[in-house]
Amino acid sequence: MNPKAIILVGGPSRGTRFRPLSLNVPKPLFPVAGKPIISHHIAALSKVEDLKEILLIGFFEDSVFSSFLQDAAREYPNLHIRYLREYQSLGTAGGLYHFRDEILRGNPDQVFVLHADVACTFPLVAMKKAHEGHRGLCTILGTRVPRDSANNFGCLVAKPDTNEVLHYVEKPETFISNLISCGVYLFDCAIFDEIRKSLENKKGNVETDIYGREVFQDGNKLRLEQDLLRPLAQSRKLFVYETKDFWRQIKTAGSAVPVNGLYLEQLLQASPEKLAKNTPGGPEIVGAVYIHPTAQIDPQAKLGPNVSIGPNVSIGKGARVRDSIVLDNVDVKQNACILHAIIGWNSKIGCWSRVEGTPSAAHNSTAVTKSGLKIQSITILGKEVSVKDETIIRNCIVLPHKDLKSSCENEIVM
Ligand SMILES: Nc1nc2c(ncn2[C@@H]2O[C@H](COP(=O)(O)OP(=O)(O)O[C@H]3O[C@H](CO)[C@@H](O)[C@H](O)[C@@H]3O)[C@@H](O)[C@H]2O)c(=O)[nH]1
Repeated sequence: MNPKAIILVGGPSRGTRFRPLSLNVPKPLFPVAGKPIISHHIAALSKVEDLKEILLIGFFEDSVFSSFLQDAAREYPNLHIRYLREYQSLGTAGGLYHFRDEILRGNPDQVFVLHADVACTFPLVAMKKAHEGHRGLCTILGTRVPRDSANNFGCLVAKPDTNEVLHYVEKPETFISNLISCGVYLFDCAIFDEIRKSLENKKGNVETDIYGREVFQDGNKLRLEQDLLRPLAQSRKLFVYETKDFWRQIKTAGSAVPVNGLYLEQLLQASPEKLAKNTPGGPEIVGAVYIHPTAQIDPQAKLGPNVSIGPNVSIGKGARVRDSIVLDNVDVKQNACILHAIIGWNSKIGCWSRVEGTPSAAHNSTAVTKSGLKIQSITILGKEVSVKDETIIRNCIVLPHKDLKSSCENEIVM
């Protein structure tokens, strides 16, 4: 077996719900639990036997991933990781088809496809084992979600004894099943024949662009879900592998905080040496906390649980941080309190001030306002925001470069 992997990283226009943080970093590179979102995907892929190549496919500028790729090459010398750029958004299967020659180079027999905007334990080795035990062309990672949120996802109806998928419906209007697609797939390479068939079915919609490439008239997109998975289920070639571990989507900026907590908990179980510990004369650490080695934490500060502290951050005496991500070069002055928040790069949090949100709502929630009011959620400060001493910022989203001189609540500060 000689599998390859693809991570669908999307492109800049898709990061809008991730604002204001996506103004400064593309969503796939936003740090959770101390490393970029897609590093968690790569760490899981690195454990798949014989997997040597990972292709990131998206429509960001080439330069966006250059330094990430250099770091990844150092960390995983045995993996060949590259970025392939779509000339425009081609849809979730359009890039697979467009770059089929690159993907099939070296004759892989299987391809993992992972959405960049999901977080889970990526049980890829177990998925592969399950895949090799049936006659399907694709195994899809599935999970159970609450009934009222199921129709935000691709829904699956499967035979309980064989895991063969009988129906696949993308974001159905009425309830079909609470077993949903996690956006993680393993395909046999024969899938490219199915994509070809799917293209032929769309024949009337296919035309050739000025470079001789096939494009589709309906928004120039080939959709993995509707154009491929649905027919695969109809022809009984789709199977599901259900995970009982955690799974989350990362759509809004606020969703990064619970995801940070889940990855930190995982790290606490698997590699506690990578996390902060209580030491004599050191700050008080509660639960899973990641502190970058260059950060300066006052011994009288208290951090955790669910906290990630980025490079060159300074946390002052008596400060309290929990359920939060503090990004690079932030200066937190003494006795400040940060709860359920993301603090953007180079921000300054004054003495005795509070920056706080509320725990993120259901994991499928992507709305920021309801009836014109800001929904209770994580507070987010964009890059270079300054919060004056003794100020309270509660349940707000603050755009970059703002100087907050008085308290605010339930606002989007533009
Ligand atoms: N390269 C590339 N990537 C894309 C494109 N469009 C989307 N993506 C990437 O594909 C993933 C899916 O994005 P969406 O199209 O926004 O779909 P969704 O609403 O998240 O729903 C999908 O994922 C759910 C699981 O998170 C599934 O449940 C659902 O069925 C569906 O597959 C994301 O990682 C996104 O960056 C594209 O044109 N090109």
